[in-house]
Amino acid sequence: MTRQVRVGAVSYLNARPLIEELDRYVPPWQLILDVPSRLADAMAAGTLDIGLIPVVEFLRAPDYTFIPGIAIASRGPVLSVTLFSRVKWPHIRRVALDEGSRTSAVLVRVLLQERWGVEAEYQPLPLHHTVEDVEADAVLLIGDRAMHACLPGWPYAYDLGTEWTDWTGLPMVYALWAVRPEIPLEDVAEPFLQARQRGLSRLGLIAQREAARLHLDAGYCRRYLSHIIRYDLGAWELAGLRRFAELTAQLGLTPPLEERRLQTSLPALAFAGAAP
Ligand SMILES: C=C(O[C@@H]1C=C(C(=O)O)C=C[C@H]1O)C(=O)O
Repeated sequence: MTRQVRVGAVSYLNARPLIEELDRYVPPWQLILDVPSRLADAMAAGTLDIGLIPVVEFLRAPDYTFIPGIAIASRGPVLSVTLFSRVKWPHIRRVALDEGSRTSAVLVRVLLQERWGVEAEYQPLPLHHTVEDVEADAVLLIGDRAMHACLPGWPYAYDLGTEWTDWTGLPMVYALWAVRPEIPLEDVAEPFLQARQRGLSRLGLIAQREAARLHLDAGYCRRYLSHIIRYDLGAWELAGLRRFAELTAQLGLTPPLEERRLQTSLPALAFAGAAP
């Protein structure tokens, strides 16, 4: 491709290994960092060509393809998607949702309605608002904001990765590299996979540097990137994604997922992205 590819990536720590080495493999390109919800809006507006967007927005946009084999996912705890609550799950009635999120915002609804049978009211928590302003029973925080939060006045801190996997037995997929239909997937998939592999070989360096920037413990960041966040979209993650899509479609939050959307037309890459 000759024109500059506009790539949008999540500005949180968890995306770092996917973008760290991108400019080595994807010339010429322009990288924009933002919160997931704004990346999804930019993709929809056509101001981005490729975006690391909330998976629920991929489910809502029938013409996007995606880079096979890459995701931001967890198998069990995720540490950076937390529902802080003043009460236990069955008593939650009002929830404030981090405006940066789309997938986890929907995951809260899925868990409340389908697992706990709770019909709650939802309100946005704007990005610049602090949790002190929140009057709701529970508040969802994601990304770096969640990693910093302690919220001593909120007795419950539910890790939504744990909650999902305990309930379904499956991984949770939060985000993937969605590609707009004008961009030929065969031109861009390989460089993104190579950049992911190289990024994953530098987790120690990324953790050390980002810990200093974010004022987090370096060992904690290292464990988060090495053992908590999963960067592959293998058969098991796809099973988690299908289950999530079934539930969101059941609640009318996404259209039904057509299986062909998960099939890649790039056979050589289907294997490259398989789970270990
Ligand atoms: C695990 C995370 O995944 C993020 C959660 C997203 C969402 O809830 O919409 C979107 C992109 C991911 O980067 C996180 O940021 O903590």
